[in-house]
Amino acid sequence: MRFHETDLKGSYLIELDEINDERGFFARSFCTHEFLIQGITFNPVQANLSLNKRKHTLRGIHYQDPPHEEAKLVRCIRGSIFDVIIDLREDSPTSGQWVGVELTDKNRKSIYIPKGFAHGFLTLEPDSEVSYLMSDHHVPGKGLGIRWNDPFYNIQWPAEPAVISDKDRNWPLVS
Ligand SMILES: Cc1cn([C@H]2C[C@H](O)[C@@H](COP(=O)(O)OP(=O)(O)O[C@H]3O[C@H](C)C(=O)[C@H](O)[C@H]3O)O2)c(=O)[nH]c1=O
Repeated sequence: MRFHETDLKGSYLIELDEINDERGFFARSFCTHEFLIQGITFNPVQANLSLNKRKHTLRGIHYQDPPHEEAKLVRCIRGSIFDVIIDLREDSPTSGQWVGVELTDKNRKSIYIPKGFAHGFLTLEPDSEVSYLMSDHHVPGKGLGIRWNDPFYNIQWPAEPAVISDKDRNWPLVS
């Protein structure tokens, strides 16, 4: 695994070290030890999957306040997504800033999102599937959200959402 810290300290874009042979390749997609070497303690307890049937489906932008914050490792295992993280850590020099990365089933990149961040994505093709490793068990009713087009964050999405849940469409704007 090759870790590349993003401009938002503590978040990493991760590339696979593919071991190729005539059959194809083998690669380690996650390892607590390799994370520890990067200084990251990440011991996932839950894995999630979302299927997004239509192109330009937007999910998010979600976060949870303490004590229900979640760290997550996100990967697109089919299709492609524009994945966005926002630094919500009040003591961070990049608080309020966002980063967007393309995760696809071809680049096989993943993004590690530490606690204190919001996360959302826009699919770039139909039938895109997203796989998550989560640091904590889901606690219903504790999800909070940021509206995808809130001018406060001014996220530059590649397209408008064609599909978005009513919940995600109506998150409050930062006043
Ligand atoms: C997140 C979650 C949801 N659910 C149930 C709750 C609903 O009945 C159903 C769909 O939930 P929701 O509409 O919140 O799913 P997403 O919009 O994909 O939420 C995710 O989208 C953004 C991009 C994320 O980063 C989070 O992982 C997560 O918030 O699954 C569960 O049972 N367990 C879970 O961990």
